Amino acid sequence: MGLGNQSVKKCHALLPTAGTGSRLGGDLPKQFQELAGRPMLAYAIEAYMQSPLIESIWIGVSPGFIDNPILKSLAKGSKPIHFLPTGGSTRQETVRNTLAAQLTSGISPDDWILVHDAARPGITPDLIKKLITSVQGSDVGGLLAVRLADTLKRADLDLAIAGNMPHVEKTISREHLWQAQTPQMFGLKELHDALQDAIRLEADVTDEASAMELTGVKPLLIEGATRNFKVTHSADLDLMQLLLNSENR
Ligand SMILES: Nc1ccn([C@@H]2O[C@H](COP(=O)(O)OP(=O)(O)OP(=O)(O)O)[C@@H](O)[C@H]2O)c(=O)n1
Ligand SMILES: C[C@](O)(CO)[C@H](O)COP(=O)(O)O
Repeated sequence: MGLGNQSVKKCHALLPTAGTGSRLGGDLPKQFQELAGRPMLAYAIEAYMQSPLIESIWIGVSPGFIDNPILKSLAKGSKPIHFLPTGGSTRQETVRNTLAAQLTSGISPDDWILVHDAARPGITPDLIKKLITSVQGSDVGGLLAVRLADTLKRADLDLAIAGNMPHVEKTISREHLWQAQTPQMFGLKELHDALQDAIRLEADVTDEASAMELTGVKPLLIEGATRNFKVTHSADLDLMQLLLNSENR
């Protein structure tokens, strides 16, 4: 039988962009702050715009930010880009709300969605292509991740509590341990339903893969890259600035 009648699943990017960036601080949420001369969000948008396998780009922003002129300045490129007021009070709510909007917009519920943090400006078209080509033949989805290189220690105290001086409680084997990055790539309807359930059950899900894991799926781990780190603290911002300036991006 030929392949002619089989429908090809398309790929779309979804960027949750409704965080406040409280750990970084500043006048604007971090994804809109200037980084090497452009708003941080511009770098991820550009990488997806330059990815031939990506059909469209969907950005979930806080309702209060939807009319901000920064968004207009980022709405450039050769493929459809949609800014939606779908931001929620957690990352998972922002993603779930944006997936719900995609489902009602006419996108096929079987299409692939690549969820990518606006706070990971080091993503590149090559990494996006690597994830898509590795995952699209599977029926489980997958994510970029990096293997842990350092020795891991579990502390006996929480450093976040002022004055704490933690001791090593235990050294943990790093064998089989990976750090999750984004993009994380799953089927639109499957991911929407998994997140919906996780939110309803108040499950501790901090990424899309963990919501899918709760449904019994074992997502593929695809080797990402150190450069795709998440800008969380001011030291991350300084490092990312150096990297992007060195590339003249
Ligand atoms: N309610 C939220 C919270 C986070 N995010 C997005 O999720 C990504 C990863 O989250 P993180 O780095 O934790 O961002 P913030 O929540 O903004 O950071 P912080 O925890 O320091 O406030 C970011 O692109 C952020 O904008 C979101 O869309 N909606
Ligand atoms: C999705 C993520 O970037 C994978 O590492 C991460 O879990 C986001 O966590 P945060 O608590 O929202 O920073």
